[in-house]
Amino acid sequence: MDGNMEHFTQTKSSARADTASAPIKVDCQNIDVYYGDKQAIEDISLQIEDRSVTAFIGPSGCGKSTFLRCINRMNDTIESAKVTGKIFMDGANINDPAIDPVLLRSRVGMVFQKPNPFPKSIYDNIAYGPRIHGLASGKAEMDEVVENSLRKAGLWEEVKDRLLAPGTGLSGGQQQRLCIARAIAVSPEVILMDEPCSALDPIATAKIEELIDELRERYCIVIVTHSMQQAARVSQKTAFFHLGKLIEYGDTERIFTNPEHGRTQDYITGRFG
Ligand SMILES: Nc1ncnc2c1ncn2[C@@H]1O[C@H](COP(=O)(O)OP(=O)(O)OP(=O)(O)O)[C@@H](O)[C@H]1O
Repeated sequence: MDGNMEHFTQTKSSARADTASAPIKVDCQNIDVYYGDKQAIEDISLQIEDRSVTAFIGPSGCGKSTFLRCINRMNDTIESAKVTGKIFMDGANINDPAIDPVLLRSRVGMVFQKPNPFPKSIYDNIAYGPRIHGLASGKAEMDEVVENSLRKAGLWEEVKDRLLAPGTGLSGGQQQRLCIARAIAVSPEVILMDEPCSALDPIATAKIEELIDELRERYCIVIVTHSMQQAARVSQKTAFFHLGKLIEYGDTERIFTNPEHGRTQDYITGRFG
């Protein structure tokens, strides 16, 4: 095991500096993904900046979620999926067999399209991960982890008097913030969000977007979204995918005002998708 591998087996590290404008947290190189014989992702290389929001956009079926799932090796859980290429997080190849995927997923949290709280209390939804990973010793410390996570997810004030009530009893937007708090509770460095607002109304969506904007001060965030307005509002970098390929990647402002590729232009102006 080289020095970098230790990040995944023992300690967490801060991002390394890179030659790019901001430190690179996740460096994806030549990623291909197959489901059986069908290729879903073709030779994608992409560098994701730390403490920043990167949006993945593109028409349905272009491979956004598949690529997102490469970053925490969730494709490992799909039997027919095969991933090739390399993804480095802080310099360590996450696809190395020596990497523990469970530990990796605590460093790279995920929030899904549909809020999916556990059928447990609000408190236990948050405490579950820290308990498994031994991140709190004793009740007082766990109480602190729960409160801090709920505060960071902007939910504390709304739930502090009903921590023992079921998480599934919250509104959809609150449930999604609970899922974000659950991801935060194990001190991740990267948070992947797969269309986190698609099941929410505009008010709950606005709250999540505000939260994403606050969270980027501490985390590297990658969000898949079908809403171009949302990508433009919350992200600093945007990657446009089409038919399994990365067509264009760059500053969100430029992608939405002056894209280099015709297909990006066509997609953002609603000519297909
Ligand atoms: N578990 C799976 N088994 C087989 N094929 C899959 C699987 N998941 C995705 N695919 C296929 O891989 C391709 C990319 O799908 P993916 O869900 O990554 O695209 P997407 O851009 O996220 O789509 P959407 O925006 O509709 O969620 C599609 O052709 C899809 O049918």
